[in-house]
Amino acid sequence: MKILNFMSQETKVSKRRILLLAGISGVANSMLLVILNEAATQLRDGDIETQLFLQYLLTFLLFIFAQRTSQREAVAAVEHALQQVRIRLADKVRRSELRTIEAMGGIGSYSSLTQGANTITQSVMYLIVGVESLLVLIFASLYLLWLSPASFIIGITLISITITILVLHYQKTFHELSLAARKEGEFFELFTSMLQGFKQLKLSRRKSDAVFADITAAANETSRLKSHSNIRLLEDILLSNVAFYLLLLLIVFMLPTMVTVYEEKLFQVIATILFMMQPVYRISAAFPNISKTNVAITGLYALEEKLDSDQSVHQESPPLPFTEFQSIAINAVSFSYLDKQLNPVSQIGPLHLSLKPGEIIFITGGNGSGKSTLLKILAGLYKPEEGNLALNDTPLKVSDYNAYRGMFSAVFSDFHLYSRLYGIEDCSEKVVLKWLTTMGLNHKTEFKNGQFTNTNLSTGERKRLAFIVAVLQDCPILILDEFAADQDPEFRETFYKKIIPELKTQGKTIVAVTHDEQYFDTATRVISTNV
Ligand SMILES: Nc1ncnc2c1ncn2[C@@H]1O[C@H](COP(=O)(O)OP(=O)(O)OP(=O)(O)O)[C@@H](O)[C@H]1O
Repeated sequence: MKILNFMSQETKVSKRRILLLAGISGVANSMLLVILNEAATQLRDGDIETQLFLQYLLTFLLFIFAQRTSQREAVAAVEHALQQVRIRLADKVRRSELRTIEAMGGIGSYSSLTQGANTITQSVMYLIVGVESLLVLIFASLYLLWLSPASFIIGITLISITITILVLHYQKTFHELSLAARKEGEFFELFTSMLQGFKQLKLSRRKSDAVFADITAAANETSRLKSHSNIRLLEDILLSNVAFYLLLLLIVFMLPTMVTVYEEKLFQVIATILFMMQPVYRISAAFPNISKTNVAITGLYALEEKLDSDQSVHQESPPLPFTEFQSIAINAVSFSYLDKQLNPVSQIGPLHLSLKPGEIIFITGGNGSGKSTLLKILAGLYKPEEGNLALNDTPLKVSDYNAYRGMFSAVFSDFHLYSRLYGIEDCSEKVVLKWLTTMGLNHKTEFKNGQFTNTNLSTGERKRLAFIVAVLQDCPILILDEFAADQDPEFRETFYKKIIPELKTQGKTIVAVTHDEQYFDTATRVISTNV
């Protein structure tokens, strides 16, 4: 059972102890039935013995203690296991290569982290109750054997057939549920793309209808698969009901006509069979839930396997053996992007670039000519497949990359603006205010208690704020991808004529993709990616 392996793999909690406690609770539960039946017999013959009352009380306390402890420990263990997986996956995501994360796509790829985790949390209770119920069923069956071997044979035959059919159903349900989970993932991805492309859809009814048709198809298919598997689950419960009423029919109406000694124990037999109903319900409910958990755990580990296929996830990164750079060179670097299955597509290169401290390099070139890719290779975000990236004339080793990337701060075209200054929390409010004023944002936002008070700004203003964050990081090299493209002419003038020269004076090296030819004289060199 995957859930048990999951718990032992991810936590130190003893699954044996939890299962043993669940078992004790099941045995104690069955003992209550035996004691009650005995009490009923004693009552029929006279008074109930005090000893029997005390036995009932002690067994009841043991039952409550074992059930409560096993359930509490199981819930705590599974939550701890999920916490481990969440943290480990988040860590693997941040260690992954950019191209792996880009190829894996949006949040839909990570749905196993949210939906899957919820399923696992819920089903651990079903598992514990299922184990307890199994023990109740075994002990109640043995008690039935002692009461009436004929009822036991009929009962065990019917219950075995019922459970066999349930297990066979369980295989099919497992398959359907995994298909439904995949479809639901597609639905969430389409839903996310609808929100991301909201403006385009709002402008075009036809586009909106076409996207909506895709969303509807995914929702319909998810619903079909889910309702099919849920109906199968209901059928399972119905099947166990039918089996029990058939069992009672055989034992109450037919068996007494065949077995004479049987009549005096009929009451206990009926009580035992009624007592066995609930465990069979619970076992039949546990099966589908455990199958859902198997799907969820498989999904979680599949996500982790995908991340693990990226070697960088496992690499440690010692600090670089230098404090300042004298040169950086991209030497005939070729690189390929990946598709969703993480297979290489879109070959780029060979690319060349050399960089010295204090240089201001502008990169220009046509769309798709590789400007952004070049910036990302320079910053160590994409690793060369051929050629090399050399620092101070020494090609970088794979283990150098993490420390190497630390030399860069950047404003990429798809930057994300964190309102907190993560990683530079010690930055003084005075310095931030100076930059807010320089960038014309001091009336738009403030920096208080380690965060910007307002990040709901225009596109150009948000980019200016991202620039401030990049500058405050105080790295030797600043990378800018078409930073000025969204800025007004007045600010553009200030940016190229005042801000960039000021950063140069401070010793910064700047590599910027730009098409602003009128300011090319600000650069020490302009290079083109056009071939
Ligand atoms: N994530 C990706 N997956 C696959 N191919 C990609 C990806 N990103 C870029 N490419 C391809 O790599 C090539 C270079 O892209 P890049 O973004 O570096 O060009 P660019 O010069 O910056 O373009 P633009 O001026 O349009 O921003 C293009 O042919 C593009 O199709």
